[in-house]
Amino acid sequence: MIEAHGLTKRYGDRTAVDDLTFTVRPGTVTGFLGPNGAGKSTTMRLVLGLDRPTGGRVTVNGRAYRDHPAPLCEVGALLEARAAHGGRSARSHLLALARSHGIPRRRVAEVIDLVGLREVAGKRTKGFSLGMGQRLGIACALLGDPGAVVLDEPVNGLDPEGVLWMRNLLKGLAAEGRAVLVSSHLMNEMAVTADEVIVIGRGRLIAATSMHELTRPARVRVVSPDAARLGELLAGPGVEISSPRPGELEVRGLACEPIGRTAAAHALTVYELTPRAVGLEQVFMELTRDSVEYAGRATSGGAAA
Ligand SMILES: Nc1ncnc2c1ncn2[C@@H]1O[C@H](COP(=O)(O)OP(=O)(O)OP(=O)(O)O)[C@@H](O)[C@H]1O
Repeated sequence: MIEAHGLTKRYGDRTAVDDLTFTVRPGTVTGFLGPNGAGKSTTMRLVLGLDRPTGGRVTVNGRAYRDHPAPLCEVGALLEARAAHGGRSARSHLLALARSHGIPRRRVAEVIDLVGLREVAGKRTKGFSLGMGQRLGIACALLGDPGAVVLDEPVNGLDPEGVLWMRNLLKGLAAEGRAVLVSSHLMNEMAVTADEVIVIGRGRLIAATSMHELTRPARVRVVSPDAARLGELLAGPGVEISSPRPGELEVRGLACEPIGRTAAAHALTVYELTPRAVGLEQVFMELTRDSVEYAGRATSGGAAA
């Protein structure tokens, strides 16, 4: 479990992380999202004791990182690829790391197998592709069999097979009961990987909720020859109804069930009742609209002729 309370980090007059409070629970993949410069990497460095907070605190399994006698066994991290010395083999890099942390040798073989590097474990890492480097980074993160894992943009630059592998790995780590915190700018990937979502902008918390809650259907499309009458019956407090075309309604504020029940109660014919989920990308853009550092202009639709 990772818990942050009022976590704040200032660099001079720049506040990189601003009063963040969140929890990353065991058994979940928590996506850590925010525009460039939002403070994700800084937050992760604070979790890992690589930087000291200016205010607030963050704990892993109840203690600050530096208060754990064997932190590698509490939280594993992948902050940047190619952290290994290029002249060393993957195996010797892992063995050195294991030795310096009192981790048994057999765990090295285990993590090499886990990340699929067995065939190249004796090769120097400087010849590794980006994907192999990421796998080695993951092996290092998992060496101490930690209960929490922190990964900063692990999918960046991976080929489709590597992306799929990473997705299944993260889900597998959570299924084993680990707390997994993962940052990414790839919304489609996060949508299918993360159970929980933390969104930050300019260092501040914007949302902390489940993926399901964040992207749950916000509107229902109704196609009916009795659309106008149905619209009148559905109208009420908290319900927004528009009619993009005759015979069609867009309903916000009601789920499919009450719409279907109302139609049935008044013997109105319905051809289609479709919940329209909002994509994570769209939700993210709306949530962070005021938090982006460098906003470009739209390439279509808004340009003056
Ligand atoms: N060591 C530092 N000294 C000064 N400012 C810093 C330092 N580290 C980060 N910052 C600033 O803090 C803010 C947050 O940066 P951070 O790298 O944590 O954002 P991020 O969300 O990880 O961004 P990205 O998605 O681009 O990786 C940025 O404005 C950055 O310039």
